Amino acid sequence: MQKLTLALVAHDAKKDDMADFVAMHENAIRPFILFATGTTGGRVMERCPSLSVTRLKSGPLGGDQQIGAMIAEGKIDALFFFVDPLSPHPHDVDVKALMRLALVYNIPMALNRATAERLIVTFDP
Ligand SMILES: O=C(CO)COP(=O)(O)O
Repeated sequence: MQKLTLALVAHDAKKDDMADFVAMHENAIRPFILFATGTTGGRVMERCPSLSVTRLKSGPLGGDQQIGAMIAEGKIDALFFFVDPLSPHPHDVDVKALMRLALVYNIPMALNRATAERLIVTFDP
C-alpha cells in the first residue's frame, strides 16, 4: 500500500506545541512521508532526530504555497497546521491560500493540537 503523506506547519507561538505533539505521537507519525515548512521541520527534527522530514521553504518565504501546490497536485494526504490566531503574519494571504486548497481538495486538516490529537489516531498509514 502507498504510504500516506503528512504536511506539518506551525506558527512561531505554536512550534513548541507541534514539536511536543510529534514527539508524543512519534510512532504513529513515523510511517508517514513527512513534509514541513522550513522552521517547523527543523524544530520537529531537532526534537525527533530519527524522523525524516522533507523541509520546504519557511512559511513567509513561500513554504505555505509550496505545500498548497503539493495539495493541488494530490501529493498531500493530510495537513496539521497549528495556527497562532493572536499574532499578525506578514504572509497571511499565503496562510489563507493553504487552508483554502486543503478545503478545495477535501483533505483532513487539523488547525490546532486538540484536533490533531483526535485525527492522528484515525490514520492507518
Ligand atoms: O509561517 C509558517 C506558516 O504560515 C510556518 O513557517 P515556518 O515553519 O518556516 O516557520
